[in-house]
Amino acid sequence: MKLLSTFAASSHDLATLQLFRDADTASAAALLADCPVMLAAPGEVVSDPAVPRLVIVLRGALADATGDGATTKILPGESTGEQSVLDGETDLSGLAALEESELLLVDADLAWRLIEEADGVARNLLRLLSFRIRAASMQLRRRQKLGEFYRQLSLNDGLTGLYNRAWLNDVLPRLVATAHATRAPLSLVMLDLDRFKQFNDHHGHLQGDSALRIAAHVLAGALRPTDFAVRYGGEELMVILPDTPGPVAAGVAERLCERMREAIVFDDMRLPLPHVTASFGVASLQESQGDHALIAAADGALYRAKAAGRDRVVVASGA
Ligand SMILES: Nc1nc2c(ncn2[C@@H]2O[C@H](COP(=O)(O)OP(=O)(O)OP(=O)(O)O)[C@@H](O)[C@H]2O)c(=O)[nH]1
Repeated sequence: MKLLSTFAASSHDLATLQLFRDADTASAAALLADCPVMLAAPGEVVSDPAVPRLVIVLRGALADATGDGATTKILPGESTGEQSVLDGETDLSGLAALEESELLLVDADLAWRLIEEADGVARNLLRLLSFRIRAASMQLRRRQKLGEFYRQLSLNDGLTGLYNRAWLNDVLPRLVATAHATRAPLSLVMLDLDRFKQFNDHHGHLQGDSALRIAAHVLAGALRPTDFAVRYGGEELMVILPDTPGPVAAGVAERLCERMREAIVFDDMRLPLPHVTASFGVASLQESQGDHALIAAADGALYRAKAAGRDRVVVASGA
């Protein structure tokens, strides 16, 4: 940076600077008289990691890289470095001129004298910091929401909206561990749409997708808030029923089987297509059984439901 003049010798008006708005500008001007006004070239780094100080933009613009990829633009009349003055910590973040800029540099000691001696500067500083805290927490909230949105997205199946396999791999072992620890029952229902290849072949893959969405809708609409519906694979879905013993789970599966049979899939012309049915396998957690064995038991029961003619419920032995 190149020294242009002192503040007293420059033509800049103190009243146009945010920190001195409605403040005692006469006292402030006297204190700032010998402060250097520097000229920064475009792209030039203006932060000094060794010196806590205020940097006030008189002309041009600065970019303040916050370290997480975001950049704040500091325009004429605005300042930066207030926090480093207040807590004595130097600001290591990259502050650079976006264009040719004139800057007023105010050392920490002098900044403190301004705060103490020039009426109104302390109030302006508090306002500024409060605005920045508010903006920072708003940004944080926005990022948290975005993070939660992407987390949900990664755990849900895009076609049906049900939980996906990644969710299952994470949650089922924990549900099984809790059920064992609390000696509470836990049941699992596997279901698979019947002759779905034939349905796809006759009506097209898009109608097949609609049928899958309707099957998911049937599940979501028939379960308690504490139950979970998962898309396990292609046309294979799963329902997890915590605190539910085998005979109750069998009843739930019968109800789902009936609702699936009654659900109607519409084609593009809003004409109803043949009903899609599903086969169901029910298993409930046995002593010292793990999550894989529980899934295998429900899958085995589902296989038997298919072999017995489909559109029915089979309960695993012991459930
Ligand atoms: N439309 C659509 N079809 C899918 C999707 N995922 C899997 N499928 C289809 O589901 C069909 C499953 O066929 P199969 O495993 O032979 O079973 P099935 O025809 O349902 O016969 P059964 O299970 O024995 O009653 C395949 O044609 C897959 O392409 C999907 O996301 N959308």
